[in-house]
Amino acid sequence: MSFDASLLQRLAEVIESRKGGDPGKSYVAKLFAKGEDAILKKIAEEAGETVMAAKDAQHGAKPADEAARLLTGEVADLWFHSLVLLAHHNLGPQDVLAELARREGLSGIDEKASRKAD
Ligand SMILES: N=c1c2ncn([C@@H]3O[C@H](COP(=O)(O)OP(=O)(O)OP(=O)(O)O)[C@@H](O)[C@H]3O)c2ncn1[C@@H]1O[C@H](COP(=O)(O)O)[C@@H](O)[C@H]1O
Repeated sequence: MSFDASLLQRLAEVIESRKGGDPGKSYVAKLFAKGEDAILKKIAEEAGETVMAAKDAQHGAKPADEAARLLTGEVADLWFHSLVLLAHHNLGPQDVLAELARREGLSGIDEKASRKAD
């Protein structure tokens, strides 16, 4: 299945444009106005909700398609709030994608072993 990676860039641009915006009109502007601790609180909350949604899926607490939809929604919340955090630090999805590209093909087992050899 293909997906539109440029959506992440477009979303990052919208998030960036909300800096200094009206907190009454924009959720992102409201988060920026509240400050970094509010952004971090949302990330912790969404990470916790992601774990709970995955546990529900694992235990068959809900029909499989419903559990998959809920888990997808929680991860979307987590990605979205992570983009807000990156923007707060003047970073964006291109920075994370560059780091993932740097790691592409490098086994996690080999990477860990190379750190132990230092
Ligand atoms: N992708 C999102 C997105 N995902 C989640 N959310 C919001 O994130 C909030 C947090 O979700 P919760 O489930 O914790 O709900 P909540 O209890 O209402 O949250 P809080 O009271 O804690 O703020 C909700 O208000 C969601 O609407 C988002 N808000 C905005 N976007 C994107 O950001 C763009 C800019 O949004 P605005 O700045 O609001 O114009 C939008 O066009 C969208 O593309």
